[in-house]
Amino acid sequence: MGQILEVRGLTKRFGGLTAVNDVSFAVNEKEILSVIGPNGAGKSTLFKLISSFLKPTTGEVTFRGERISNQAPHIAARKGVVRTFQETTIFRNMSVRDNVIVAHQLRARASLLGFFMGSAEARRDEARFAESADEILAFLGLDGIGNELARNLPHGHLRALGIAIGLATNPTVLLLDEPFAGMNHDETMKAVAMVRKLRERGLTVLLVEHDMPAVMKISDRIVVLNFGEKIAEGTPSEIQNNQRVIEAYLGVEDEAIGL
Ligand SMILES: Nc1ncnc2c1ncn2[C@@H]1O[C@H](COP(=O)(O)OP(=O)(O)OP(=O)(O)O)[C@@H](O)[C@H]1O
Repeated sequence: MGQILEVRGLTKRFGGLTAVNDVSFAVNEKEILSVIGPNGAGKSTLFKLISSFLKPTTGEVTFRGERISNQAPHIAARKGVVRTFQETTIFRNMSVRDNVIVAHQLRARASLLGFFMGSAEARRDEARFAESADEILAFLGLDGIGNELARNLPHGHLRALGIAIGLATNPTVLLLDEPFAGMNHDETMKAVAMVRKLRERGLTVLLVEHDMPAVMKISDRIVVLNFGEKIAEGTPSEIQNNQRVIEAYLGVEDEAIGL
């Protein structure tokens, strides 16, 4: 398994505050890598840097050896590095299926205007997109709810729809921002299985997550941030036994590392 993504000496300052401080690590192809750390450790900022939603103060991110940092976010997305947001844009009055069809527009040849005006090319695109949307929904086990309005979905299904929308852009690396947040045990187990399937589909998955049992279950490797710095990197069992990690989490009861 070769390296697909590399984070090199990444630093982000907001005025006097250093949110991410000289962080480096590599992600291997088809790996599931989690970024963890106490509140305010810099995880979201790191994700925004990797997906180019923020420009680094110093350092760089490369995808297959090409720099994707310091460029517009759609450049990273077009290359295949796609972040699903906690608050991914979901059209609440549209069906699940239509949401996934519209999400394909990011890689559409016809313009969005053409899509709504019904140009010939847009109609061809629409047929392809509908087919792809159905495939994605079936893959994620969501085909039974394709016709539901997004606004009627329970929390777990809304999250899953966020992942379906991410898949519609045909990513190579998918960044999931707290995919298990607010889920009960059953929903989390379903979502864990879903993330594993993403890897079987050939994707590389990076996730930021607070749910430690889920992180330990799902990750090939874990990167730990504390006060913006990388304090550890390793397999789940290495991380659970790492003294610096244990100390960083001491006294943070609701984020217990699960020892
Ligand atoms: N746009 C910004 N402007 C100023 N400070 C910011 C900005 N974004 C983040 N920060 C600060 O950077 C630090 C890291 O924040 P970040 O959100 O990356 O941490 P986090 O690990 O994701 O936290 P949480 O687990 O609570 O979501 C925090 O001190 C935060 O207040």
